[in-house]
Amino acid sequence: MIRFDNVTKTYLRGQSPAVENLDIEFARGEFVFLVGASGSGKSTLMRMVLKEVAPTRGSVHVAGKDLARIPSWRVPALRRDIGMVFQDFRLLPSKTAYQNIEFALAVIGTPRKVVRRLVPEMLEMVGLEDKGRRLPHELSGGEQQRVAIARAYVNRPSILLADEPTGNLDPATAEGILDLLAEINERGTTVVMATHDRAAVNRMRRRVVEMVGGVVVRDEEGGGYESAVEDSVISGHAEDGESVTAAGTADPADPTRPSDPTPAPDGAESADRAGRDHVDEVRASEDVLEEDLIDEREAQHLDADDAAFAEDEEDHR
Ligand SMILES: Nc1ncnc2c1ncn2[C@@H]1O[C@H](COP(=O)(O)OP(=O)(O)OP(=O)(O)O)[C@@H](O)[C@H]1O
Repeated sequence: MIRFDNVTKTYLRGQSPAVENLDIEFARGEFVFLVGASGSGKSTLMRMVLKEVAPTRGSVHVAGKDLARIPSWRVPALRRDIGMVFQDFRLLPSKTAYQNIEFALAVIGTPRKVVRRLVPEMLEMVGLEDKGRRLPHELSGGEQQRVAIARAYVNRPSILLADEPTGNLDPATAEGILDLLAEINERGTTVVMATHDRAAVNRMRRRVVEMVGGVVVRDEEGGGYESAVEDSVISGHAEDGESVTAAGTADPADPTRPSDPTPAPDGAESADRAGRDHVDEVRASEDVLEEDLIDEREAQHLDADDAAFAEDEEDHR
């Protein structure tokens, strides 16, 4: 489903790679946890799957397609088949829960009748059937994340990427979100979830891929959050004494940010970047909405491989 062949990503010349010599495959239907300290390359890996970031070396295949060979005009179709969930939910603030989910269908030109059936179905699946009219700020964090998951899943993507989806939630709420992701996985979607949520990983016992400085140091079926591997930062092995960088050399400054001259406090930098990305994303998605709504042809052409939607249309005839 997703394959990285010897992938290295270096953002800036002279900087250490964010991801280095990555050789890994995630099979269809798998549930994979990506763990590792802040800056270890988890988001970079996921952004490469979305073709938001291009590898500096090596190739990424998604659903059998080499992403380097997908022309830019086909990228929206690629992303249509990949749901994305973020730590900060990223709902459109002026749209209700219902409209946020509807939006994901509208941008691909789904017929109105199908939208009217699917959105309530999704709201029910995430347990919010009575809260469709609420704006995001009228929902709790856990409820907002449920809407975000409904929006990510409503197109029945083959892949769901979740970047710290429980990061802003209390433990009980986080458990509910995780159960929802597990249900989506049981329905056949491949789920890749980057997380610092120890309880989630330990409860689920799924495949765990641990990264340190852009390198995979552990790939374990049914693994827990802590690991026995020597390079592990999250389990504390590299914290006292010598730290380990991507290249396996000591970097006492910060093992997870070997190239950063002045590393930001954990999370601050990525939160800042996430904020900027979010603004860009909202702008981009609003542009897409306009384009796609104007382009009525889209409404006639649900993706050939989107069998679920084709069936839905049949139901309505
Ligand atoms: N757009 C960018 N430009 C330059 N460097 C970047 C960019 N994005 C990420 N990096 C660097 O790449 C490395 C890996 O970052 P990445 O965001 O992939 O880590 P992460 O494991 O997802 O971290 P977190 O858990 O904080 O989200 C870090 O050193 C980071 O500073």
